[in-house]
Amino acid sequence: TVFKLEPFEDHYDVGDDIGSGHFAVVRKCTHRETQQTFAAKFIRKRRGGGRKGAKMEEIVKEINVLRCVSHPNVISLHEVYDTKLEVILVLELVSGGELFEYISEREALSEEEASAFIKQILEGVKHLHDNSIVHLDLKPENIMLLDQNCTSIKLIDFGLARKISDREDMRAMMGTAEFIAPEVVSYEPLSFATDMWSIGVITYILLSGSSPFLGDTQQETYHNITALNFSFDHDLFKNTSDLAKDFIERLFVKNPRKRASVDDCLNHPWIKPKERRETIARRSAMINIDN
Ligand SMILES: Cc1ccnnc1
Repeated sequence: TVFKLEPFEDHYDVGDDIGSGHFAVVRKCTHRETQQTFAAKFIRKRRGGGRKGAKMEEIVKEINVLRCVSHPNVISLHEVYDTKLEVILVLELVSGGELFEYISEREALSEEEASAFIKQILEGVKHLHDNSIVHLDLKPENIMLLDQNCTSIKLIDFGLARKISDREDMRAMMGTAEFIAPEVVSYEPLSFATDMWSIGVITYILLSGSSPFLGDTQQETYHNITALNFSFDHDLFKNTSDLAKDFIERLFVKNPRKRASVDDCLNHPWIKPKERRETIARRSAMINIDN
């Protein structure tokens, strides 16, 4: 990983804040020579034995994840600057605001709009999973619209994302198979299914404007999650199709092995492209000609 060491300000003009994350602030910036605009994520380094700032190994992990991915629904990394106090990720700029804000401005979205957003999230997550990467922090704040007047989205924050070591590492960690207890074999600390649960929560929120497991305290929320304590409140879901509810129910499954995968979701009828009426009409017209 080649990090640029010269001062960031020698090449970029720094603009307004456009977001902030863990130990990080994101500012719009312009490359002076090319006038190209980017989002610069300034991540404070942990100095000495302090607790503030991110550990270099975490920063490098986020960078390595970003360098492995290239997909229209995933933010791209342009270059990295390494300075004494911080690491600066120069990222592709998206300026349509968070999906979170987009939802808040509306009570809830139409099913077509929600399905179109979820399809893009699934496409981006499929690219991550196909590259053995789990995001682990999928939420409306980490999903941004390309620009105000379009509904293209990008996943933006990979602070918690990580490459899932392949099965071999897991097996090595487990010791000799024949003596392993079932709970150790099925223990999946990290798995792609973790992201799929989050997509279920995001879908529920897009369709209803309310959060399925949220309690008054964090402890109550955790209880609701482990007890699968959710319902399709009649008022909030009276206009929601059974297909949409089935899509969500396939994700709110306790056993991660039984939970729908990203491919299962992309093939679910609520997401699959609805065959356009004219295609059906054209096909039947062809059949009539043949007969
Ligand atoms: C907040 C943000 C992050 C990455 N790209 N554009 C905006």
